[in-house]
Amino acid sequence: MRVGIVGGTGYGAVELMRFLTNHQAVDKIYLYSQSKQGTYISDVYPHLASIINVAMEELTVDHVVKHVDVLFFATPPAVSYQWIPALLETDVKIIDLSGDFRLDDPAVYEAWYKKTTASRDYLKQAVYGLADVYPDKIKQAQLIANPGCYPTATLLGLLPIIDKSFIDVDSIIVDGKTGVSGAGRSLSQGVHYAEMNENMRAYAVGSHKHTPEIERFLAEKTEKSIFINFTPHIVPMTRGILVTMYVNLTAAISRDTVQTLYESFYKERAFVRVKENHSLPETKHVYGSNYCDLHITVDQRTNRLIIVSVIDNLVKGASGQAIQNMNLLYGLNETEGLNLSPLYP
Ligand SMILES: NC(=O)C1=CN([C@@H]2O[C@H](COP(=O)(O)OP(=O)(O)OC[C@H]3O[C@@H](n4cnc5c(N)ncnc54)[C@H](OP(=O)(O)O)[C@@H]3O)[C@@H](O)[C@H]2O)C=CC1
Ligand SMILES: CC(=O)N[C@@H](CCC(=O)OP(=O)(O)O)C(=O)O
Repeated sequence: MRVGIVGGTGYGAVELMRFLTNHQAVDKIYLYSQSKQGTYISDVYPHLASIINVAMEELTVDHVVKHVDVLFFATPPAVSYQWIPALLETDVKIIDLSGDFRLDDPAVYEAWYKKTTASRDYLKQAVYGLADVYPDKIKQAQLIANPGCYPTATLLGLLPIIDKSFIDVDSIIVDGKTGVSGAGRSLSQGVHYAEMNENMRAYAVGSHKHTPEIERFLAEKTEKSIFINFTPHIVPMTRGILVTMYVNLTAAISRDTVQTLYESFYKERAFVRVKENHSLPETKHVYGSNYCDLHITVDQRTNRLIIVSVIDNLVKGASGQAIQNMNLLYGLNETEGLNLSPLYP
């Protein structure tokens, strides 16, 4: 299989390379770059010397059609939507790590991203790539909208129970924390060392662009509008996302019942681990891997369900899930190339 990656100098791209250079079905990797055409990737990322010896090129549809079977966009918002309509006219399969095709209404995208995306006609051609929930739809797709990092951790935590009668869907509070690599490689004042070291902060309170993405897929499963409070926080570490979700219960239910429900929902999913009560998830338990660890608490005192979900933002939250989706697209074992155990310590 011949793979292309757009946005070659970014964190999502280099994480794709980490896995794809170990993927049995991948014969060739092409790298497309806006800023470093002609430069060898190992000159930008010296750790890749002797691992991938590829010079970055200019992205053109002709080059992709001639050389690539599956193309990953690891670019910021409002880039892929400019290219994907033309690519949909070809046989190339596309996996977009950006948010451009995750929503089904361009007006909603513009309201939350403050940017432009494709028209509805194109948006509806995308399949949402939450690999551990929609594997069958993904297998048939040409264009996959890879989920955002927070939505991945949140939806894996909520989708097993969102349509159950014991849940008050109007009470959902999602509290997320992310490492700094979630902001990408480009520097900005809020994320450099002196600003982040010994510090943490909430951001985009009441306005984070992942809110409508989470609400869209919760609503799709319950067939009613759902509004959540989602508050992200950035913390002084490189990788990791920890999301804690609070949901009011409308009926008494035991932890064992809910645990069994989650275990059954994910019983075929190699990368989702539903933890025992004594084993609270930590981001180091999934560091550098494609796992999502989930934990359930039923708080009888407040009559609330409390769900903790951890992922590596660059792996299950981006490039690992993107490769899991590629595996599904090509009928491969979905764990192919992703079987690295978490990095510990
Ligand atoms: N970081 C994370 O944890 C996650 C990121 N994502 C999403 O994945 C995508 C990539 O993120 P990430 O790798 O972290 O970001 P980075 O900023 O690290 O990399 C993005 C790359 O895109 C290219 N690029 C930047 N601006 C433009 C432009 N105007 N036109 C074309 N290419 C451009 C650059 O590469 P070059 O100059 O080489 O082309 C840049 O290095 C983003 O949409 C992000 O929101 C999703 C989930 C998690
Ligand atoms: C620390 C930080 O800035 N994190 C980013 C995560 C962005 C991301 O994951 O991008 P997608 O929208 O493509 O999913 C944020 O909160 O916007």
